[in-house]
Amino acid sequence: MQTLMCQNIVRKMGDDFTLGPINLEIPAGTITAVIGNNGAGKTTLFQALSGDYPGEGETNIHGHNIHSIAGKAALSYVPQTFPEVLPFRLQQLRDLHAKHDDTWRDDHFQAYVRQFDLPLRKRISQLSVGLQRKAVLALQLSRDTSLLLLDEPFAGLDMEGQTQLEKMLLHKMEENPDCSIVFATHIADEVQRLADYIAIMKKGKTREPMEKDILAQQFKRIWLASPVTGVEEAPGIREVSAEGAPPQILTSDAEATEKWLADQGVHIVKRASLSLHESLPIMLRESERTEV
Ligand SMILES: Nc1ncnc2c1ncn2[C@@H]1O[C@H](COP(=O)(O)OP(=O)(O)OP(=O)(O)O)[C@@H](O)[C@H]1O
Repeated sequence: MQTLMCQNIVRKMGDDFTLGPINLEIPAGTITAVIGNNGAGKTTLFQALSGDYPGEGETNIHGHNIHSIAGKAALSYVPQTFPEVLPFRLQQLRDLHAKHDDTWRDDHFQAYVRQFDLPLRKRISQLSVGLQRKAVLALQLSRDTSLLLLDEPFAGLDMEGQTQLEKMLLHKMEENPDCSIVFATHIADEVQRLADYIAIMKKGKTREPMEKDILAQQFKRIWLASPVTGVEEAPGIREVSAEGAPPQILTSDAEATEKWLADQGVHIVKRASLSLHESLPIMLRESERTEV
């Protein structure tokens, strides 16, 4: 079952940037991290998926169009900025949801308020940037929805807040196994700890999300018994370091590289998977050079 399906989403932003066409499917019960360099279009994508305004293409959540009442009720969206809530107090926003929002879980809200230590009676605009984000997260996470769309939810949170949010998101997934989370981030640790899938954005486009664990298996550092002529041309090679012994290569397609090495009769001394700290920047550099 797919939680989110979008087809042919296109948004033209000024003269210089066009998002899409985006075709994306997010399976139920998964967490997807959207990564991309500054200006790649993550925020624009999230705005489009949230149904900010009617535009080209179609977005459905559990089969409901995002512009329908059922579609909107199925989505929790935490944008990067939220000017519309700033004039209000958290208590006022809670009261509005409690009265008009069928998805509202007040027990969850009270727990989030306690954990994040949120003041209920101050205007949101008078809170620090990190507390403002915590307040909006508390409101949106308290809604029992099918899809959480979170644009850089960890940005500006203190360390304890980051850990708390991670636990809250995982708890939400446990509570509702059909729920899905799509979040934008620049933090490799969060991708490592939370994501099942990774979607890379480049210049307004994204490919089908890739399974994190499969990606992790593809990126390897391999130590060779001796230098190999022409190894730079082997499939998947990203770096060759002949200095020091034994020589090392770095590949983004370990299976193809190892097959090539085997065909050449090259002996592999050792191999190690790359951490996402190492592999994500390579993926982003690559996607800067190649079309996504
Ligand atoms: N209102 C707007 N008018 C014109 N161009 C815009 C507008 N909003 C965004 N853009 C352009 O759209 C592009 C994508 O911006 P976006 O904020 O979606 O990127 P991002 O991947 O979220 O970046 P970051 O990682 O810095 O948050 C940028 O080139 C930006 O200048």
